[in-house]
Amino acid sequence: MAEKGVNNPFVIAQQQVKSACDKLGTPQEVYEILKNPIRVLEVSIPVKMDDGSIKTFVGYRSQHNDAVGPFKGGVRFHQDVNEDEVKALSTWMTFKCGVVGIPYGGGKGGVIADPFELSEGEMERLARGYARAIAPIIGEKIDIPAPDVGTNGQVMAWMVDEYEKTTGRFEPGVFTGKPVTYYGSLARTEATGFGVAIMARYAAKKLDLNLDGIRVAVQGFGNVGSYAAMYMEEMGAKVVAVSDVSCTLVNNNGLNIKELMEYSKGNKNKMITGFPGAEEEIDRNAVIGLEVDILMPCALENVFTSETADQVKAKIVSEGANGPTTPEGDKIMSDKGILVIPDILANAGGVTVSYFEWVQNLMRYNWTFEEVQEKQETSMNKAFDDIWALKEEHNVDMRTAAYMMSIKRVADAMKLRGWY
Ligand SMILES: NC(=O)C1=CN([C@@H]2O[C@H](COP(=O)(O)OP(=O)(O)OC[C@H]3O[C@@H](n4cnc5c(N)ncnc54)[C@H](O)[C@@H]3O)[C@@H](O)[C@H]2O)C=CC1
Ligand SMILES: O=C(O)CCC(=O)C(=O)O
Repeated sequence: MAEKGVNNPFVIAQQQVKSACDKLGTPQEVYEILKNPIRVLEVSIPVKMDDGSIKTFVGYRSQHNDAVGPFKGGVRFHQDVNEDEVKALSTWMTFKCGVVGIPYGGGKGGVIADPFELSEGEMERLARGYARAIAPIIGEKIDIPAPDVGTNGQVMAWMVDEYEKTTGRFEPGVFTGKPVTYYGSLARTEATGFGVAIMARYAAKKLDLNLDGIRVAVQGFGNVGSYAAMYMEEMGAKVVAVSDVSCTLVNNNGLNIKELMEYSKGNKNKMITGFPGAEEEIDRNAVIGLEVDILMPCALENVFTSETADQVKAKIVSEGANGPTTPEGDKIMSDKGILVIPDILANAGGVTVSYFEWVQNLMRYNWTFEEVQEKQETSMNKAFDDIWALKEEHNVDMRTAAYMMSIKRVADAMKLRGWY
């Protein structure tokens, strides 16, 4: 997560967009507009800490493009957040929404803060402070934030409350990923991990791999990783390794994921270390080189780089995290014949169900869990098929095909609006 220089995620995002624009042969104005976010707001958030002192936190909201619809994307609370990371994440959101064809542009927010260092009260005051600070540039039809690393439904609920108090308007759809009992949607919590799993299943079918007993490893055991692992287990796969910041857990007979979810919930800082159902605990970084069929990076950026991608032995990589693979990492894995399902497709389930939550909020109506998952699956399978067809037609990898499909949608909207 270097801010400048090697593996700067924003430079990588720009390279990805540029290379797909070149393949598509778009007019040069398209990349000229898409290479930078439309707006980046930096805010300073004073928070009263439990000891009575005031600490100021720095936050960002990057609004990349809204040609297709309101800006959309999560808010990350993490100690390594920086402006370039938020700009990259907002760029990826524009094209993720384009991949699944939902009427949104891309945005993303972040606050430089370690949530595990904050008490619940401090977390609430920080969340409210951030919502107040970005209130002038967000809104139910303008920019709709959601959870990302270090934030969750409770944080969204505080932010909605603060936004409504600040603006004096009732707008529950201004944030998504809310708790089900407070204008949230059924199946949103599970959505990103579910999507990562069903995309892996779809890819396995393409490669004629049977999921029964297939070996899976998952990096990261937060919202995305835990549900990705749970659904893979439900589909008959054996999740033989799971990692988080603390370690990698290995069990060659398959970890019991529901038990691990229960264990980590009750453990200090939600960590997996010490889980009694593992055969061994190894270094957290070892997860990427294990002998598995499917590997699911569900933590942070820059996991598969020029230095590490060669370790991967999996046949399929389903990217739950945003930006886990650098362009050099892509080249190495492609040369090895590994099928990489790119982040902007594999993890698009989160924003897809956020869209369904927003629609339900606007309609003041609720769909069932099954209805939501069925709609999500239909939408993601179609996106997979469309990208696969484009990949075959142009002889490119899935990431390039996904960007080509999405850039075309955004470029068409910009053209019709007269932006170029
Ligand atoms: N929450 C969502 O709906 C969506 C999240 N994403 C992406 O998925 C990724 C994970 O997000 P969440 O699960 O929401 O975050 P989270 O905060 O719930 O969990 C993050 C997990 O990653 C682990 N982790 C952090 N550094 C690690 C390292 N070096 N090695 C191994 N594990 C490490 C943490 O211990 C934790 O288990 C991020 O890249 C996020 O942007 C993408 C789409 C939607
Ligand atoms: O649910 C959303 O609106 C966005 C989730 C997100 O931040 C992401 O897909 O990276």
